[in-house]
Amino acid sequence: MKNYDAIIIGFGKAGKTLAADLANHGNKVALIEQSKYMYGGTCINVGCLPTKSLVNSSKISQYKQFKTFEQKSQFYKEAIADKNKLTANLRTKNFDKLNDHPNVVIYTGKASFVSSYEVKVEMEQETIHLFGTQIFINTGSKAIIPDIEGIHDNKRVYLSDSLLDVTKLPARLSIIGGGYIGLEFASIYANFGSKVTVFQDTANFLPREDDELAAEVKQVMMEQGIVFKLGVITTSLSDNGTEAILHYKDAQSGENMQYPADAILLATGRKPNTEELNLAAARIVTTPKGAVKVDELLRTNIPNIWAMGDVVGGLQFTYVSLDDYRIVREQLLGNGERSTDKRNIPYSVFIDPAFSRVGLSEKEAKEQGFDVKVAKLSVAAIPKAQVIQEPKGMLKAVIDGKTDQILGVTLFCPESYEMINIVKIAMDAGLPYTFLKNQIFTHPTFSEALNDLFGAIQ
Ligand SMILES: Cc1cc2nc3c(=O)[nH]c(=O)nc-3n(C[C@H](O)[C@H](O)[C@H](O)COP(=O)(O)OP(=O)(O)OC[C@H]3O[C@@H](n4cnc5c(N)ncnc54)[C@H](O)[C@@H]3O)c2cc1C
Ligand SMILES: NC(=O)c1ccc[n+]([C@@H]2O[C@H](COP(=O)([O-])OP(=O)(O)OC[C@H]3O[C@@H](n4cnc5c(N)ncnc54)[C@H](O)[C@@H]3O)[C@@H](O)[C@H]2O)c1
Repeated sequence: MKNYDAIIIGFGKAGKTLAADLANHGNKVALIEQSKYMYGGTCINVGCLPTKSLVNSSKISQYKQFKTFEQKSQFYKEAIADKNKLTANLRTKNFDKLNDHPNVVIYTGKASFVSSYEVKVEMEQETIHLFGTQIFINTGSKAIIPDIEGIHDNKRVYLSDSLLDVTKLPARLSIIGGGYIGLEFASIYANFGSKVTVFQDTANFLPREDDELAAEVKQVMMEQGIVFKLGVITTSLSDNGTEAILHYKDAQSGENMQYPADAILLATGRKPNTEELNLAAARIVTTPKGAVKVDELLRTNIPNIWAMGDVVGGLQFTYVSLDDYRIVREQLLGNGERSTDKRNIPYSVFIDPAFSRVGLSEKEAKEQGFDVKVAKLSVAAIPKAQVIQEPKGMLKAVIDGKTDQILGVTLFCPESYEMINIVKIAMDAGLPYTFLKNQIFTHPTFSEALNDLFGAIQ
């Protein structure tokens, strides 16, 4: 059996960053990744970066104003090739960076626990056992497959990763699930030229978001040509040889209907990747949803084992996984003061325009008893929006009426994914909203709209 100071299971954001750091500090590190197509993890291979490459290409496709579906389809095919080139480069870079490190050994195989210090790795040619003084779980998450008749073995049904490999643009794409993945793919494929329909189980659109902003997003996406079927239950999926058929029922009226498509994307959420880890062998406790249970320092119930990233069942973002690495790193190599307590986590959904939020919505702030002041700004009022001819969307800020602190901001406008980080920093620094209201920003930019948004607070 081979001995290591640290075994890291999963080549995700936290795992690879920790592997390099521990190795740089003289530790012998084993990094285990189950697939040679996943070096670097979800983000660079099948998540954030490939999808954002397609967000960019689909926008270019729009600008090109192709006349025929064949032209759109050809452009899409090239975009998929560009995306594949990008991910292949990133994968190689990620692999080489750690593989070239004298203190790191990468094992390509499926890991599972034998005990709290021993891990089995099932590789292509052999199965080996590793001993680790410390073990870190970073196995990410995987798509939830809903229990719908006909969902398995249907060649026109895809998950987000398998759809990213399809080189033929589907003329009609149906998406089950109107969350982050559902909406990003809807926007991407609509911009490429597919006829997109989203089937969402809840009657509310974006139920976790501010009602006004959710309505604005829906309106803009509908103007993009996307059809929404809300409050519907998908009862079964079938394939008549030339197309897929989605059979669904209106939850309220009970009326049964069917809808044809060339491809169906399942985007109904993701769950922690723990099923194959044999956590019981190490006596690691999980949550009722199957996540590895951790405390605010990301420690499991077993003293030498930590877990980071999607596998702990929190918010599923690459930058959360990165911050999880920082928390663990601080315990091992720093002063141990960093924790998951009071993390203020912003997010962006890369639809067109992007939707970004940090902090509380108006409804949440009121529910928490704040005496709120609210300001809104139409994107059409922003000079830069007129310059680039993209005047759709809305900005909204929620302020604590007693202290002038920013409680939350939602931005639905181009470049909101950059602006939201400015607001997050102001919030973390405890700055009053007047700081952004009176801040000098360059012109013409979307950031300067923060002057006007906060200036509208009465
Ligand atoms: C389509 C899509 C788009 C997304 N877009 C964004 C975005 O724009 N911005 C953002 O911040 N987040 C985005 N996310 C979420 C983000 O990708 C994840 O939150 C993040 O990648 C999780 O990283 P992680 O460190 O937890 O693990 P991962 O990067 O998921 O890595 C886990 C690794 O563990 C491996 N593994 C699993 N089980 C085993 C085992 N038993 N043995 C060995 N290896 C194993 C897996 O193969 C995988 O490579 C997106 C996700 C998806 C699916
Ligand atoms: N830009 C980003 O940061 C980004 C982009 C994509 C994904 N992600 C991450 O990936 C995670 C997973 O994304 P996701 O969209 O799969 O999950 P999600 O939880 O965001 O959305 C799933 C949606 O599917 C709906 N749903 C569930 N079962 C259904 C059914 N049977 N029929 C119809 N609708 C159903 C849910 O009501 C929900 O709206 C996100 O939570 C996010 O953290 C992030």
